[in-house]
Amino acid sequence: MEKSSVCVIINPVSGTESKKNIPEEVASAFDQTQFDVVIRITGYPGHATEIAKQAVKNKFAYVLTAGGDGTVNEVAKALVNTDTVLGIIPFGSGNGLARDLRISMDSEKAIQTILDGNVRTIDYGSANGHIFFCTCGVGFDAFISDKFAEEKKRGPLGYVRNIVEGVIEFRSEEYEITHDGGTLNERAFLLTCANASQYGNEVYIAPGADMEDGKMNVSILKPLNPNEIPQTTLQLFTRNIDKNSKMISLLTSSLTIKRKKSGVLHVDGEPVSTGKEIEVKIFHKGLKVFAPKQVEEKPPKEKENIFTAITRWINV
Ligand SMILES: Nc1ncnc2c1ncn2[C@@H]1O[C@H](COP(=O)(O)OP(=O)(O)OP(=O)(O)O)[C@@H](O)[C@H]1O
Repeated sequence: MEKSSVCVIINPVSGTESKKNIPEEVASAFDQTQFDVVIRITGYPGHATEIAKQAVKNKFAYVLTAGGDGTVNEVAKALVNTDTVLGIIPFGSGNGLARDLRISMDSEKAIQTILDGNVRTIDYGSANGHIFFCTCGVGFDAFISDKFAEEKKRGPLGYVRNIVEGVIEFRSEEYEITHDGGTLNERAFLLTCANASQYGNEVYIAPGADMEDGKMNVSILKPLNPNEIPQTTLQLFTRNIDKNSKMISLLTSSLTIKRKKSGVLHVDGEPVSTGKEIEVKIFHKGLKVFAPKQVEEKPPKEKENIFTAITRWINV
């Protein structure tokens, strides 16, 4: 029988954990009589896309990533609408797609999920041609992604520092938003288009999002008063943000955002500069990815102790 080829793409700068054992862990997990395993280390931003495109061209069966959402995005966009299956070994700061797919943060268990062979075919989105799998958006989250991109040290503490500084610096903007059901004009703190329900780190901006429904959940959070920040933060962690009185939630297959000036847009947490008008679309079931079988979600907790939520997040 012909062997299947597996390409493992490792981003050496993502997250904070060492990836030095990954080549050995993957090589020993795959039966060498059935699989040819090739290990590649990325050397610069965008390199993962080049490697993944080449792997698709060479008919690799699987492309595995050891990195965060930025690396997953770079790899997965080369795999959409092909037969090559993505495997995720989470090594990022947020790991939003892996968490939403219920992939373990433990590399050994994540590799086991790949070996178990359950494949899900999920939707993906495009914002002015930039492909995303988790979320894209404008406003505060895009502003933070731009600040975080400058950060030398990755990891959750860098995010926290940027968020605290960002709340003081950030100014909300007005948007004209056209969705499947009409048009609205809103000044918003943030406007997020969600294929997956979270940004990463179990921060849920669209708790009801389903990666296989052919639609995006749009979360428009109106500007907040300072006294509303603690409650809103807690609702993000406890999957209750859709109950916030400043939140407008939409479900749509396409969206046009118009704003007064061009600026930053984030795509899976990576900032890109774009124009005044942003076209966002969802493509149904375009990416094959290894993930555990879906289990029914527990309903969001109405009340979760803030201390529990914060300690859970610090320990993620
Ligand atoms: N050798 C490299 N040197 C510098 N940057 C790189 C290199 N290889 C990849 N990159 C870039 O590193 C960036 C960060 O990677 P990634 O998003 O995977 O990690 P993260 O930001 O820590 O995790 P997450 O996105 O889950 O929060 C990506 O934008 C990618 O393009």
